[in-house]
Amino acid sequence: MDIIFYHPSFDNHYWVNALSRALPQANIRIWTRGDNAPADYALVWHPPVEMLKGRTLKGVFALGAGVDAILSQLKNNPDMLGESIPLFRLEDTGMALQMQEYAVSQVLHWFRRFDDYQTLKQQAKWQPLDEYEREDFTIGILGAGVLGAKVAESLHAWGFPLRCWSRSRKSLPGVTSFAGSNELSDFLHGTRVLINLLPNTPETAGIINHSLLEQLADNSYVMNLARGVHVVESDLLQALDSGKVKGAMLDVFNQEPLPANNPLWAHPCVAITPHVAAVTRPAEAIAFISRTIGQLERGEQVSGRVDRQRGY
Ligand SMILES: NC(=O)C1=CN([C@@H]2O[C@H](COP(=O)(O)OP(=O)(O)OC[C@H]3O[C@@H](n4cnc5c(N)ncnc54)[C@H](O)[C@@H]3O)[C@@H](O)[C@H]2O)C=CC1
Ligand SMILES: O=C(O)C(=O)CO
Repeated sequence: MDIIFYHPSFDNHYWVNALSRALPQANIRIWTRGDNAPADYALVWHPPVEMLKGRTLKGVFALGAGVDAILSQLKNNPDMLGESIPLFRLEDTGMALQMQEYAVSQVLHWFRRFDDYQTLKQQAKWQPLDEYEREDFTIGILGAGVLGAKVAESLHAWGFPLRCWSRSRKSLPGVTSFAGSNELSDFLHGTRVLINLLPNTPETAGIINHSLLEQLADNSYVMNLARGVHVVESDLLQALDSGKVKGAMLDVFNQEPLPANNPLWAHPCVAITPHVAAVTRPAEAIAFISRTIGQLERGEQVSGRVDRQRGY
């Protein structure tokens, strides 16, 4: 079995060595331009079109959870990957725990008013503030898939009222489930902390806009852990300036790296991380990929296949 590997920023040699240990029966090579030799599988992130074009592969694995970049490349180059070639993505592989750490720490930061205490500290003011009540701190999670469901589970342990919004109704302990565009307004009404974990699709792009933000509870908080394209940045800035939204924690942006002149950098109510909410963990990702390849080779059911029409 032949496997080609391409990632623009990972240590490709490290990955190929680790993959070779996990799949001793496979010949795994780093793909470089001009390599047209046959391959059964391709493991990729932001691949050049020529890497995949014209190949008859048994499967392509995206080395991350989101497949928006590869699907948008496919839209512009429809012959990059034959319709019948399955595309897979990483499901969890250590990302859920990282999302849980990120979401829980930031929710507690807001709930315990550490943002306000930081402001008071800058004024050298010793001033105990009123506590927030849990029942006024409803957390709404946009997207209740692999990562959203796990984030809900970790916040449930802290006793917050929880709700989620997804395409179909979910059954998650302690979480009120809202489904479909007809129920989005009900989901937003009373939501104090909005956490975004949707995939980037034509239906979800720009979803966090003026109209959505207006429907949140007053003094709400927004955490974007999914993709920058979900947020209309000018609408978020306006909601922050008006006080409707009290704080935002943003990991992803329309343009990455976020340009130095973007007003989000300077806004006192915005916290920023550089797209690190959950990174691909090699050991877990390699275990998932090698297990899935084994299942495919044996003709078994696999999980993680992307529905190209649906867009995630
Ligand atoms: N910031 C970061 O470091 C990372 C960001 N991500 C982002 O997180 C996203 C989510 O990942 P997973 O949970 O693994 O995806 P998933 O596919 O398991 O879950 C997606 C959820 O969104 C819902 N959804 C999709 N379209 C919808 C629509 N039109 N209306 C309502 N609900 C809709 C689905 O029903 C599902 O509940 C990824 O697509 C990726 O963009 C993933 C990993 C790291
Ligand atoms: O896996 C993904 O989709 C990511 O965004 C990794 O940072």
